Amino acid sequence: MTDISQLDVTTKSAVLLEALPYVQRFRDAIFVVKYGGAFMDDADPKVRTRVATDIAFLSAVGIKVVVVHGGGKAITRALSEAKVETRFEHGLRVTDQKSVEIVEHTLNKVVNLDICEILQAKNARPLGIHGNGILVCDKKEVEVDGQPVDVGFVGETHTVKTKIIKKALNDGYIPVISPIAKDDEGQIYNTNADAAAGRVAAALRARRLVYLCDVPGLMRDINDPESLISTLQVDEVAELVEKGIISKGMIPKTDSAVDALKNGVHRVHFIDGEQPHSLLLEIFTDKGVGTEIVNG
Ligand SMILES: Nc1ncnc2c1ncn2[C@@H]1O[C@H](COP(=O)(O)OP(=O)(O)O)[C@@H](O)[C@H]1O
Ligand SMILES: CC(=O)N[C@@H](CCC(=O)OP(=O)(O)O)C(=O)O
Repeated sequence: MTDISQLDVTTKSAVLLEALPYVQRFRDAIFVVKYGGAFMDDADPKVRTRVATDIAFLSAVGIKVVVVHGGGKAITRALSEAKVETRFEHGLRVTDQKSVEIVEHTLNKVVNLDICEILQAKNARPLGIHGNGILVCDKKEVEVDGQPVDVGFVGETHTVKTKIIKKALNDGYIPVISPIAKDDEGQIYNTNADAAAGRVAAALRARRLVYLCDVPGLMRDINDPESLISTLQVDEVAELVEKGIISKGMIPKTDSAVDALKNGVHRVHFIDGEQPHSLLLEIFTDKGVGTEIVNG
């Protein structure tokens, strides 16, 4: 990292001033940040701390930040320790009754607390919310090659109870939500964290939905960071999927992004969670660092 004391005062003031219109524009705006995925588990604690610092910064300048976290790798580790086999269909973890108990424990009692602690250490005010208290789902129907596949207790959120989230935001907290949902009968379901973040953002009509990824953003060639797509129209996404340019783990993210944009979210960003302070750079600078998908 650059030593700030080495920068001349003109540069320092220019950096602060570039942020001014964004700080003014985003005061009281709702931002949903999907915190997690592969980078959160692999990365050394410094990466997680940096992301937490950025979230604390957004909150301190008056942005209403909501965090939806993942934890896929932590779940895989917990299942393996419990000697429970696990597999994915169509990017979703096939989740039986025994697995769903371990998934719930890992997300609600381990990962959620961990993220709250990191935010607290940065003097932010997190409020851990178990997703099953606010996300209402149906069992997810999945087809692979035209054939129905039973993925077990995997839910598709249809309703987000926003009252608790809005109250927390108005009281100055950062809601930190785990991707666990409940159906109308009270059964607990595992749910994809990217999809949960999209649904929460749509329900809140968020100004921004930010996905932290393990890549610089959407790229035309995933092996070439130079091919980063800076801005994309929502209608252009389907063609990139059809051509195979967007593939694998990026598909649920872009699906959720398109769904969120069509349901009231203003803009969606994909940024590299490991790039130092990518969140601040994307939000508070003119050029940004990742990919933004805009609504026409
Ligand atoms: N066009 C694309 N641009 C960037 N990444 C892509 C693209 N298509 C597929 N990917 C893949 O999607 C991955 C991100 O999805 P995934 O690994 O599921 O994320 P998470 O970090 O949430 O677990 C990237 O690491 C990359 O390999
Ligand atoms: C149904 C389903 O697949 N749920 C995910 C929930 C966690 C998640 O999505 O975490 P990441 O964002 O870290 O991948 C899982 O069990 O892994």
